[in-house]
Amino acid sequence: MIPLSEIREQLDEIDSQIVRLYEKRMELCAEVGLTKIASGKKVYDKEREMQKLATLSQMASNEFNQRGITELYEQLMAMSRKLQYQILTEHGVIGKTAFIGIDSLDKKGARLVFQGVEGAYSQAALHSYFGEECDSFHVQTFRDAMETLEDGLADYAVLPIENSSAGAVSQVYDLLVEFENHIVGEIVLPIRHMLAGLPGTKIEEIECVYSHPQGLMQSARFLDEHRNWQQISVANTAIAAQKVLKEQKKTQAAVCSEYAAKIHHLEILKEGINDNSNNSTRFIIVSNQKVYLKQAGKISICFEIPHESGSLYHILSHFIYNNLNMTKIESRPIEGRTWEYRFFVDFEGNLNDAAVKNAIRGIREEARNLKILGNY
Ligand SMILES: C=C(O[C@@H]1C=C(C(=O)O)C=C[C@H]1O)C(=O)O
Repeated sequence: MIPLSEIREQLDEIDSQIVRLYEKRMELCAEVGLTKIASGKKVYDKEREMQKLATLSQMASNEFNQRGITELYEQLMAMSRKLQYQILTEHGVIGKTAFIGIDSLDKKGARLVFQGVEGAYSQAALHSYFGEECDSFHVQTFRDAMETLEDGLADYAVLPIENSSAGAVSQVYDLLVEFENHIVGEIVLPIRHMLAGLPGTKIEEIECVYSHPQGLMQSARFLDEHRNWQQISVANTAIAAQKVLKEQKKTQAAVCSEYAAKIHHLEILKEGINDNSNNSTRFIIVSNQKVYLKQAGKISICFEIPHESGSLYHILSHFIYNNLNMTKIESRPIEGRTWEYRFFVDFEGNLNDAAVKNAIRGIREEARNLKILGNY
């Protein structure tokens, strides 16, 4: 048997050859990058990579090594592409981002829209971001808010995007893809739900409770104690309060904010019914302008990937390689394509950073339909 130290010596020799060859390969790839700048050809050539993987893996003598060679070359070629993206960025080849950097949001005289009615949590978020004296109006649905923006009837919309206990507001995610509106800010609001009914209502009388699905979800534990109550979703927590007032039935109650209960003349039957005492919702400020704040530190993007093993891993490698800190990932089914998903990723950075430009360039080439939702 060959002693371990001797085998290791041989391995060290092979590895130093591999390193030298790797560097030689990367030098050539850098040359390829320069030719691509001149020709305008894309960095990622999937067909060429597939051919290489097939040829090289066939050169290996058994199935185990064929798999190894495939994995190794997938990585090598991914590194080669990353180097080329860097070279493109260094040579000032500008990607398709086309966002305009601004120093601050133009809040003065802005027309603001939120979904729901007076007393909606979105209105509270809007007030805390733009101040109480702002010029705001409300629409019925999240889609209406997006359309209002797109039509130029409002400058900014304030929409909930995720809650600390119930998770993503999936409809808003989908609308960010559908509309050409962009996130320019965010604000987190503590959310405390009340059970509210007509004055004089006794909890025992209640048969039916209205709220936004998120309000019902966030109060699930309390509502579970009253299984005989029918839970009905409406478009907004404040709309629920308005409905209870309008229908004048003591068998009905709403899960809404203290303010919504007050302005719709309801009595608070039970305070703080949310499961989590730190319940909070993150709201986004959406604009119809493709702008970003020059000091912005967070980017939201979305992209689609083929339904293939390893495809998400390869896309996420662009964050790791460029040293970017990912703060959130969500997925949503793609309409009409069963079991295919669109991913939403938030990460730290500014569109002006070279690392961000490199990562975005790579993801744009290697995923489908990359959309930058905003830098804020
Ligand atoms: C180097 C190239 O760019 C990319 C990287 C490849 C590689 O490392 O072999 C192959 C194809 C391209 O996706 C090239 O186009 O040849």
